[in-house]
Amino acid sequence: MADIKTLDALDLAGKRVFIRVDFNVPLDEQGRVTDDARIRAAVPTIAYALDHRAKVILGSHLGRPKGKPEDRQKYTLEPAATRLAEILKKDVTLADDSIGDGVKKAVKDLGEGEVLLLENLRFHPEEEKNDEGYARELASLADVWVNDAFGTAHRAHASTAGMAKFVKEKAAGFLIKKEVDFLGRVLTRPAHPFVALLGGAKVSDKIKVIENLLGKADCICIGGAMAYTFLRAQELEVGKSRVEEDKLELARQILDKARARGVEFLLPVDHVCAEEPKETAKRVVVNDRAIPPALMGLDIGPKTLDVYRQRILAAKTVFWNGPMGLFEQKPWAEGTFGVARAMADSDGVTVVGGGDSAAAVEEAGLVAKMKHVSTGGGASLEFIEGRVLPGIQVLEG
Ligand SMILES: Nc1ncnc2c1ncn2[C@@H]1O[C@H](COP(=O)(O)OP(=O)(O)OP(=O)(O)O)[C@@H](O)[C@H]1O
Ligand SMILES: O=C(O)[C@H](O)COP(=O)(O)O
Repeated sequence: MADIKTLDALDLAGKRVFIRVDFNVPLDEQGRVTDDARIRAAVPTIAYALDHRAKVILGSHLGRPKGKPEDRQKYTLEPAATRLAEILKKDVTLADDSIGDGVKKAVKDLGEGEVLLLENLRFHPEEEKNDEGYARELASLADVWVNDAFGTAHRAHASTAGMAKFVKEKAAGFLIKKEVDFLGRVLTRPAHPFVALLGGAKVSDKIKVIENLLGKADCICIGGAMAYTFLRAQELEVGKSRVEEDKLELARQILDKARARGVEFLLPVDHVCAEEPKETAKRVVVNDRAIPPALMGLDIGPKTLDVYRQRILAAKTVFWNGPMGLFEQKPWAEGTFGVARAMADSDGVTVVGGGDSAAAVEEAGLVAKMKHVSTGGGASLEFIEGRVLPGIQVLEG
């Protein structure tokens, strides 16, 4: 990110500063924020702008509203406004829309050091279409555009990319800078040994990540349901475990490539299984690489966890994305939390890709023990795939 400036390079005093944040946070039935990590992660940028006498306009999406009337209630940013106000200990005004006369007036009335949060940008379908007219209208509200929405940087939408060319000045926020620094370090100059742990449901979601990491990591440890596709590709029985039959050939190719490049590619050597994926099902530890016909693998076994833990502790760089098992249910969560604990015990550069693995680290109370926990799910994966993210690309030059 050498030629991308951050907002501290600009004079913000008295200016209308539009900060694109990612307040796409989980809510409970009562509409309360259940995980405010993304809101807290945006605070350094917001606080800096406020301290430097900016008039702060925040824009975000929440969920994927489809234009139904009830969506207004379900996807309002009100819970995020409430939480942000508690964190900042100051008023956060929620506009009733993101464009239009009411919003223009609210911006006109905004004083230095005050915050206005626009209503969910995706209430306008033009946002996701990266519509030029909508981008221009958003841009007309501001003098400066700051992108700090790392979680949405892989989307080329009006507020994440389109507006950039219609504002006088633009800059990255501190969160985007931190994300790009850590994830970039993993990709371009990892200290070796570099160990990557990849889990989650499907091989198909992680192919490009695996392929890119094959050229960089010394060791790749596989867990989660995708491990069974790899084991099956080696002609092992995996019982009733989830297998992507149409990806077996691809899994074989990945195994061959790893061998050819001398990358250690580790698969589970034992498993925690059950007859069905239920919390109440009988927990069976299978002390073998193969799984009997009546059982399905739901977590990596204790021996596997021990091997992965040793690799993590010996590494200087560790990147982890994707749970090691069906961790939402307690009987199958030990592998995922065990990996999180091993990373917490490591002295290396430990980076957790967003999504489920970040949620597990948060649940385990280990966030502070990691060097970096990404706020991006899809965005961090695309970054690690080696792709250029549109929301970051427009900040260049
Ligand atoms: N052995 C397994 N059997 C069934 N489900 C599993 C198994 N291992 C992992 N899962 C499930 O896979 C899901 C996570 O898969 P996914 O590929 O979406 O991971 P991710 O990349 O971390 O997610 P995100 O997209 O949120 O970043 C979790 O709900 C987890 O419970
Ligand atoms: O949660 C995310 O990954 C981002 O906020 C992007 O959301 P989206 O997948 O709905 O575009």
